[in-house]
Amino acid sequence: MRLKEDAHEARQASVTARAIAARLPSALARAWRLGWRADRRCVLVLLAGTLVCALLTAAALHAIASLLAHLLAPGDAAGRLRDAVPALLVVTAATGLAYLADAGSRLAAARLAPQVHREADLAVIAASTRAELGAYHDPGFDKARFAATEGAKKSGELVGGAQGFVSATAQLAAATVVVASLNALLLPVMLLAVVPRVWGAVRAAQITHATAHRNLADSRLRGVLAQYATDGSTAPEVRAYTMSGFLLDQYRATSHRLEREQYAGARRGALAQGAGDLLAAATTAAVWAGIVFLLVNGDMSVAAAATTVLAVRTANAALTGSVRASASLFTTGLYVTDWATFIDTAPAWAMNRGTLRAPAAGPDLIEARGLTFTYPRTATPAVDKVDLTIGRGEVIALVGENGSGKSTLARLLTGLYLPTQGTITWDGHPTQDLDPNTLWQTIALVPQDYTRWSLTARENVTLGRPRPGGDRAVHEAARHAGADTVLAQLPHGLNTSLARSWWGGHDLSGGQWQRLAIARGFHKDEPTSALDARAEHQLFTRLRTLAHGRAATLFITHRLANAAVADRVIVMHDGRITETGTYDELLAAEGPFAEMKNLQDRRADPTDAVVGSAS
Ligand SMILES: Nc1ncnc2c1ncn2[C@@H]1O[C@H](COP(=O)(O)OP(=O)(O)OP(=O)(O)O)[C@@H](O)[C@H]1O
Repeated sequence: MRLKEDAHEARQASVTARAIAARLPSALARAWRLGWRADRRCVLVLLAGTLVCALLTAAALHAIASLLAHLLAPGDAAGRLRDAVPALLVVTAATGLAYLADAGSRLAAARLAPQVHREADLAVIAASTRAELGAYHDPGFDKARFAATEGAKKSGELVGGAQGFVSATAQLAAATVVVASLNALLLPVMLLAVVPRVWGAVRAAQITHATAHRNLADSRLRGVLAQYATDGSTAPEVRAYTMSGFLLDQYRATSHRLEREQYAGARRGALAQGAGDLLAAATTAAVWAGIVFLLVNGDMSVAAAATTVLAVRTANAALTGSVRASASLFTTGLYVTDWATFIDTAPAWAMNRGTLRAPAAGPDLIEARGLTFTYPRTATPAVDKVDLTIGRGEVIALVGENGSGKSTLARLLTGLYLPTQGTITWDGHPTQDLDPNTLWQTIALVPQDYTRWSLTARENVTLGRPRPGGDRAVHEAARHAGADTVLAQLPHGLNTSLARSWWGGHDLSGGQWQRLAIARGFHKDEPTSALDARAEHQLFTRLRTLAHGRAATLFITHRLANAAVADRVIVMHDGRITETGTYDELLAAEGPFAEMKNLQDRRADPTDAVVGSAS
């Protein structure tokens, strides 16, 4: 089994070093802004600590030069030692304080990193919640969001990387100044060592990132296989279909492929890094040779030579640190660039709707004209030129075979999707022009694939929007949905956590979860619900009474007998309305609805039961 690498990943993997380097400053600037927004004091402490540390390093090196000059000067030993004491004190104080300043800036970076991660994550969450629901059907959006979430995780590391880079570079600058003041000739050769090392490290980082991107599909597949094999939700099927052997084999095969690719990437990276280091070693050797040459020719004193050796060593250590930090910054920057790309492009998927307030009590009239909706990257419309008028208080049953467009139509009528063609209006206003928040406040939705929120029972009904009646309203909604018996058996009542896989969480059966999901619909003031197709007949009867005098109620049902409680039944086929009328009218017409109903009466609903057989 192998998932095909898609165009997005292939594009990411083939990004050139130059293109990435060009985007890096803007990613860094963004991280800086995130840090500034998260904790200014920390940013200032980090910068101040780093700069002070660099200045103190330079001061210590200068003091070492003076110390050596005093110690190596002609004269008696006691006098030379006495003269050297002030420089010695400066060296000790500067070195100690430099360590303190460095520790301070590291601490600030450690404090800032999680805050930057939080801000980056919040930016992704905010951009996602601002997106049109339709964006979730665009694979481009989902991929970009996934990459951005990974990038947000790395954004914290960017702070540590940036701190290390600035610190090492500042120390390098300090050592460079000292070397330049002792002998300017050594400077260009010493700086030459930077180039091959940086090239090697950056090339290695690019190879690692490209390898990771190329193998994204396999990495995901491996994760999914492990989850299938171990997750509680798949455990019954894994056992019943004796799938564990198959899953383990697939896991091993995918892992072997991944490991081979990763090793090949690591080998190429190590070669690039090694080549860079080798060149750097050659230039460093040239520096040592230069010092010896100057010393032998008498162009440099022993004290100056000794200080130069120290400065070059300090510069080399700083250089190594700086190269390592820039390589890690580069790698992290690649991921943070994915984050920045999503934040930049997310507005294209954002909701672009009007500000007109939707009627607080829901619309009196919903009208669809030529209503069409085509999912991204699909050829045929899911809802095709539908004309429909729904009045206040009407109860509508949407029926039709799987994939006929019922859910899509319900989402269009409730303003969750906007039409790709045609119009849908609420009291004459296109849903596009209505403020989405005021619009959705008037609808209640019980989708077929409702969420089992890992929250308390109360929050599972209120979804964070308690009604003035408080818990009374929750119990009332539960009673209407037939979920009162579910609540009654919970060990801590409404406070019971339904986070089933967490400690102290309480699990419910599928049917009990369904009732809670329906209670959510009743908990909202004006239920215009797209109700789950397999809810109980009793529930539909209650729905009928509740819907009276309120905004329209729309429910999707596969059990056609439930449609009897509706004022009107709408039959869909291939995105179009093929039949409409009251339940009795449709049965009498002996058309497709009557045919489906007869078929259903003759056989049990296959989705209703799981039958076990033993032989
Ligand atoms: N995210 C999507 N991307 C592409 N096509 C989709 C997507 N969701 C649904 N479709 C397609 O749109 C059509 C209508 O789907 P819809 O979910 O509205 O049908 P439905 O009548 O509610 O089906 P069911 O009774 O099985 O729930 C189907 O052909 C389906 O394959």
